[in-house]
Amino acid sequence: MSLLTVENVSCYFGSLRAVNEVSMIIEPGELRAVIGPNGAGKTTFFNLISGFFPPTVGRILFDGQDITGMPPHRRVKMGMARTFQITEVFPELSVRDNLRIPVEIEAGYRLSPWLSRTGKATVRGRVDELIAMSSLAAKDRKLVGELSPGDQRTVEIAMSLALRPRLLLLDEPTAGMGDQETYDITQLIHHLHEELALTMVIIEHDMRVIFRLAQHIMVLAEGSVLVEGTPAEIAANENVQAAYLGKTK
Ligand SMILES: Nc1ncnc2c1ncn2[C@@H]1O[C@H](COP(=O)(O)OP(=O)(O)OP(=O)(O)O)[C@@H](O)[C@H]1O
Repeated sequence: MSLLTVENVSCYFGSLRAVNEVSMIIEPGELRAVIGPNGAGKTTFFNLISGFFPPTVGRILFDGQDITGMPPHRRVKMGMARTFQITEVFPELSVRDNLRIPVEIEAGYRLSPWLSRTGKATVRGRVDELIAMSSLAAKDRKLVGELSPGDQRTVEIAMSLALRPRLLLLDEPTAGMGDQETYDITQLIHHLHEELALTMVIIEHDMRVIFRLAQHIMVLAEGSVLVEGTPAEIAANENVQAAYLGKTK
């Protein structure tokens, strides 16, 4: 059974069709990219999947269950996590403390007034695991606000992993990054996909990132699917070149 099925969803803002009859099926373990020029509807499409807006028309199934009208926090509980174009971390807290928050939430400890010694050890162990997984060991005591944008993004991704997602939605994970940071984030995503078989959908502008990571790409333009295919098919498609590739770096 597919993990995510998006059936013919549309989202209208007044007369604007931000997303227009888009369908997508994601199998477990897949890494799918969504690309398209500015204003193509990519973020709106993510907002529909993660429940920030309901679709005007259409249906969304997660693990076979209809989640079309389900609020975001319940989707998170079902195993859907998301990162944003603008990194969402707590800059005044250390890397460890940023990670501890979702770890405690996932373990159900967040509402407890105090944690037992075993509980503390469990949380510490999971935080250690996430730090190792995302190669943050050398920076784990630093305040997140003092880290580079790439490291802050890494912390954000590690925070979403703390929730043990079955589907991770990444909205432009390398936005605003330099070359080295873009490479590092790409390697991290590649590693998560290969080692953990984590299912991901990724919106990305940087074609180097897309071509390194995705086996299958969906191109949106003006809210509709322009074309779908392998990186080689997308690179060779004249409509894509006209609508998108010609306009990017
Ligand atoms: N809440 C909203 N209310 C009204 N219009 C919106 C809203 N959100 C998005 N739009 C419009 O919907 C269209 C699609 O926007 P969206 O942000 O989804 O595109 P995008 O492909 O993610 O663009 P970018 O690459 O610039 O992030 C745009 O014309 C945008 O102005």
